[in-house]
Amino acid sequence: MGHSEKPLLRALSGEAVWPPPMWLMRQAGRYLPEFRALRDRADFLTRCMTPDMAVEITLQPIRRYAMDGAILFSDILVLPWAMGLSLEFIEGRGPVMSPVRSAADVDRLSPGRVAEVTEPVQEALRRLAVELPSETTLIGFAGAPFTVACYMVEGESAREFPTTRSFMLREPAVFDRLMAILTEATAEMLVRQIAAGAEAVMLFDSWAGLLPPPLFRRHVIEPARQIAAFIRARYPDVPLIGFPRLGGVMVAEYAENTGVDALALDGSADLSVVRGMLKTPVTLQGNLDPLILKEGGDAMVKAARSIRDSMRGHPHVFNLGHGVVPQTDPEHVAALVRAVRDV
Ligand SMILES: Cc1c2[nH]c(c1CCC(=O)O)Cc1[nH]c(c(CCC(=O)O)c1C)Cc1[nH]c(c(CCC(=O)O)c1C)Cc1[nH]c(c(C)c1CCC(=O)O)C2
Repeated sequence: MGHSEKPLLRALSGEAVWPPPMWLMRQAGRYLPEFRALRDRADFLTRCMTPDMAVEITLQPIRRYAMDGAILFSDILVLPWAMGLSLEFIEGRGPVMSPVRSAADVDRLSPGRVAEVTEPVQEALRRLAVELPSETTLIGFAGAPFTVACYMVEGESAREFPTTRSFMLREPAVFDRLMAILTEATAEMLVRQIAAGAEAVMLFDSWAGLLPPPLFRRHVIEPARQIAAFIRARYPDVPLIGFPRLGGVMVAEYAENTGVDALALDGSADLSVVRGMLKTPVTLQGNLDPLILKEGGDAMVKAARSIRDSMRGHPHVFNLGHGVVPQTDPEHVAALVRAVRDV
């Protein structure tokens, strides 16, 4: 299939495709028995940095469900790790990093090493570009600077990231410097992923919703605008999906002012309402609640169809509002795929 005929790429370039193309955040993950089997063989970072494993894990949900998009198996924290921060994924606790909390800590980062250290990621993309079915779109991604900074300053997962937000308010110059380093490194990393074969890229700003409007503009919209411009200057035809999670009414400003091609929405957003708020049309991606998928059944089919049907005639990519939860029955995902594709 030619590049421009892939359903997901058509939808991301603004076409209303029916039924909508679909893929799921965290579609490769612990809910799949074939993923858990590989998981016992190596730690998380090893799986990300070994092309054979990253390719295999990326392909697992494609084989099972023929999703329209294959998102590279990796993690948003590979970038700060590649800059020299220690990173460990601890069962039950999530990622743990050596925290960045001073100008000296920021100066110690090595953005110059990222290209070389992440070479296995590019290798995995090059292999996937060859191995994927011709109708499947290969998706690269990165964490947005604010969300990555949250993990770097906090040093671990948190619900409210209190240390990060205090640091941002108390040491704005140091925080800005960290954000500038991350913005540049993220843009360059996404361009490398595209050069290696990614046909669309997504920017995950999972914690965007923590910021009040002036800081949302400064630390969410502005970096995304710079990253989008950097990519567009080099690859004008590669779509960028922005995900300012829990951004509330600010998502309209995000869509208008960043230049992203598609806006991914979390489960709290009503797609029709957001569509009505937008002056420049962008493709909307989302947004079934992952817990509705976990429970499955008729209620899930109804909720998925309601989202799908509300976007009929408009550019839409069906997805969840956040990642598949590990307790999800793989059969529920199969039922979701049928619900979205049966017309
Ligand atoms: C905040 C964030 C992270 N990582 C990511 C985000 C943004 C999206 C979101 O908000 O969820 C993004 C991410 N993480 C992963 C992918 C791969 C592609 C995919 O299938 O979506 C993607 C796109 C794999 C992963 N990243 C992680 C796993 C689980 C590790 C394992 O089970 O071995 C996977 C499959 C680990 C991870 N990585 C991260 C956390 C907080 C955790 C621990 C929590 C958890 O386990 O779900 C950071």
